Amino acid sequence: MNTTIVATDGLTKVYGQRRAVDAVSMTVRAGEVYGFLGPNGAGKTTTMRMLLGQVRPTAGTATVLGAPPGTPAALARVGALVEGPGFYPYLSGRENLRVLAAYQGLDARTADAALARVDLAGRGRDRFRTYSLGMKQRLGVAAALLGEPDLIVLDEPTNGLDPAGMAEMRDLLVDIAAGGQTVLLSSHLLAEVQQICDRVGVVAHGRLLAESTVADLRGGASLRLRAFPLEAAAAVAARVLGPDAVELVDGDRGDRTLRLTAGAEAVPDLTRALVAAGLDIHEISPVERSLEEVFLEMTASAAPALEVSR
Ligand SMILES: Nc1ncnc2c1ncn2[C@@H]1O[C@H](COP(=O)(O)OP(=O)(O)OP(=O)(O)O)[C@@H](O)[C@H]1O
Repeated sequence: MNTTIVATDGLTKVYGQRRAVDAVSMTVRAGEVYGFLGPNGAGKTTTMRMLLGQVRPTAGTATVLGAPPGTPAALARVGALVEGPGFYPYLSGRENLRVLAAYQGLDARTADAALARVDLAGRGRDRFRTYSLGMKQRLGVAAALLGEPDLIVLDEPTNGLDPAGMAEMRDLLVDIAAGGQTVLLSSHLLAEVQQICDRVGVVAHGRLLAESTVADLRGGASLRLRAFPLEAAAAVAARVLGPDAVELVDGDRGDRTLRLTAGAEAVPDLTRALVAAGLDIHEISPVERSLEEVFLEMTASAAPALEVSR
């Protein structure tokens, strides 16, 4: 599970004065769904294009499946969907895939296998232009799956999809990774993809701000405790959880609450101790920060990309 599929070191792309990608060092491991997350213009597409050998880096290096990007050895094992495939609207989904398969020197049957994989076998003979956006995106994934590549690179695969389409796409990507293939996807929809990514790289202004599991990024578990009197509750919580686990914070209702560094498993002991001390408990609840909140915090402190000095 820890084999490295993609590794970059200081990968940089400069367009004129703009550092579209700024010294990105990332690692994608075998069999994971890796989310490359960031707002529009963060440099996600440019990075992916560098990994596919479509854009030449200004500086830094990248290795894809053990080979330099864009070499036949790397390309043969990578399937990609970057900024929409060019499908023929008047051909069926199946015919479109067959064209792509032939172009790659693959057997026509691989097209049918890919169609089935994305759950489009039943609509494979319909013309592409009659497909819903969700079906078009899935056909794009099918195109990336042709030839059973080890790495699948997808640029914004959930873009423009409605909630049902997004859910289908998520299931499909999880299914692909469960089959042993590695998925590298980009998205600006943090809430949508945090559910399926094993690890994420957070990018803004061309820089990789963090790379880790979603759980680690969101921070450890914590509890919110509202009780009366609060000082007495703080003392009890410190006794049960340790003094470092208790922090007095301003609550969202203008009151003060305690933030406790502890998971839900601590709630029974804590409740018993608070009740035994004769305190009024108003709330004990788990606090989960969304990836979106974490991201906003990170990007608020990240300065915009530096201009290139001449
Ligand atoms: N060929 C190019 N020439 C000049 N500037 C470019 C080129 N390609 C990208 N850029 C710039 O580089 C920056 C990063 O673009 P990129 O498309 O990689 O971002 P992104 O994170 O994929 O965003 P989006 O989701 O909007 O595509 C942007 O400011 C963009 O305008």
